[in-house]
Amino acid sequence: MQLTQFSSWKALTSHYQSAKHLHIRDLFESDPLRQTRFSVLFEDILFDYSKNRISPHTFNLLTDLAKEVELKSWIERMFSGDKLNHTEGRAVLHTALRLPRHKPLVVGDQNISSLVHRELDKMSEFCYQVRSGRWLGYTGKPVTDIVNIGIGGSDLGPQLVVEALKSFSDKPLKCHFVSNVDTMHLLEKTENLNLETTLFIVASKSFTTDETMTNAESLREWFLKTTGAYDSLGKHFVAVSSNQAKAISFGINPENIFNFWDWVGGRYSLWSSIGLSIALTIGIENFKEMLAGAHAMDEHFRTAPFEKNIPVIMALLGIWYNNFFGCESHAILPYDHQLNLLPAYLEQADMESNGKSVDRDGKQVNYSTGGIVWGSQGINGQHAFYQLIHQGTKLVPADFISSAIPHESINNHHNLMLSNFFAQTEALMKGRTREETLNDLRELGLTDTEIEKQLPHMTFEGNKPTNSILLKKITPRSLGSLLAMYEHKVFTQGVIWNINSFDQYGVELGKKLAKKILSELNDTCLSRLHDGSTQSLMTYFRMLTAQPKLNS
Ligand SMILES: O=P(O)(O)OC[C@H]1O[C@](O)(CO)[C@@H](O)[C@@H]1O
Repeated sequence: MQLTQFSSWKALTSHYQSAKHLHIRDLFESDPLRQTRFSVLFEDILFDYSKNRISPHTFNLLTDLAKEVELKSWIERMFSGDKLNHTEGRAVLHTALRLPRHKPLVVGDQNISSLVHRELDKMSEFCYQVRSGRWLGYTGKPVTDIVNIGIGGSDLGPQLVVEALKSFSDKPLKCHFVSNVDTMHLLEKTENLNLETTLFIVASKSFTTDETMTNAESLREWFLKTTGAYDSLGKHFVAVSSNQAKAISFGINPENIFNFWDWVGGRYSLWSSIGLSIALTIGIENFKEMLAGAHAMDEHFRTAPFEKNIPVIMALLGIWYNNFFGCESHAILPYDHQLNLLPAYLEQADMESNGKSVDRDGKQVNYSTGGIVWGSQGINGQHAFYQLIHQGTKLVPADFISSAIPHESINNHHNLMLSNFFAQTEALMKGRTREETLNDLRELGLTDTEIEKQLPHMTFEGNKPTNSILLKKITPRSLGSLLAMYEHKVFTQGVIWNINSFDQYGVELGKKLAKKILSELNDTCLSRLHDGSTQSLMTYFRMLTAQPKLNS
């Protein structure tokens, strides 16, 4: 049955006709308990979703939908290792990466948990060697710099976490991330490195991704040419991959290949050995704390009733705006410099997962699926794109995220930041009525004619939905919980939309074509197999880059 045929979906469709006229301001006025009703405290993370365009009745209908699609059983199937990624024939078990050692998970005849902990132990020993200064480079010096070479899930998650938690590092190890194949990026990230003390991690699940392999090969060439240390490559290059054979043929010592499994999707892999750069930077104990925070969120997701289940609620609200209000996008607005990379990370987590237009049976869906996730630091956004959220014609639901206790704060900086977080969500919700605007303008001493002219420009409709997510502090544990919370939101939406959130065939076509075009760009004659635009771009490119003839 298509989603639109479910009785809860039909009930939501008809409820929307009246609910779209509700104003959140009125809902607050009529219900003094609204904030308590519509908020959940998980450990010390407050998730407040009271500033949304929902009544208690809307909320009930939304949770009915979760029940009707049998979300509970899908959650169980994911956690127990069913092959939910049916197009690739794989289980979806990133949650197993966060299991404590004492909790077994048997899938088939394998205890997944012991596999995970064996690899974690290997990471642990390696971290100890590097962080204690016992791991020595080709001239006998300890490591000072780590370079993670990876892209997509092999870059965004580790980079986000290293940035967010670097104040937890007790060692002067610096971590750099090379992802873009653009030479400028590579040079910028490597210009001040001392090769004697640099450790490169080639992070690629497949070990075939062009950008990563090209960067890794160039860095290996640079290393060997500069140092001549052909026998010491293994001291400076390690790998994280599920493709052992490819990593070995690159020249990595098999002992220094950190493994993970096909049941860990790239965009869900920061919890696996793909997180090696994280563990090296903040220490394995902090890395394990992050896993513990994610595991706590896993348990919450698995056991909390839908009415108190944060990822489920986030997902349902997203569906409400996406499928009923027709919202195209969702903004992620961290008020915390440490979470600078969260929007970029969630773009991949969400859009690569739920950007699908056929359902699990391969049928074209007749409803909207994954939305456009975007955002940046809220405080900067206020001076850039918030205008559109406040007064534009698009409805943009947003998540505001911050922590109460900063790692560093000079004078009143953090309170200023937080006051803006709170003020913006209030302003977006309340807006400014005609009467309020009139009063404000009168106070400015304007004439009646001037006031009439200004009124429509300065009146704010409000009624803009936001979720507020307030952490006590950004710690390995709370960050682990936060990221797992978003992963489960994405999963829940995928279940409701009846799509496979765990493959990504959409990115393959471009990759394949790029390979073909690259060989043509390197070749002397161009094929004529492309469309007119692509053909002319390639011709113009070749003209611009052609070497001038010696006699011209
Ligand atoms: O880790 P790999 O295999 O290099 O892949 C990197 C990224 O490329 C993708 O396959 C998409 O191109 C992502 O899903 C993945 O995170």
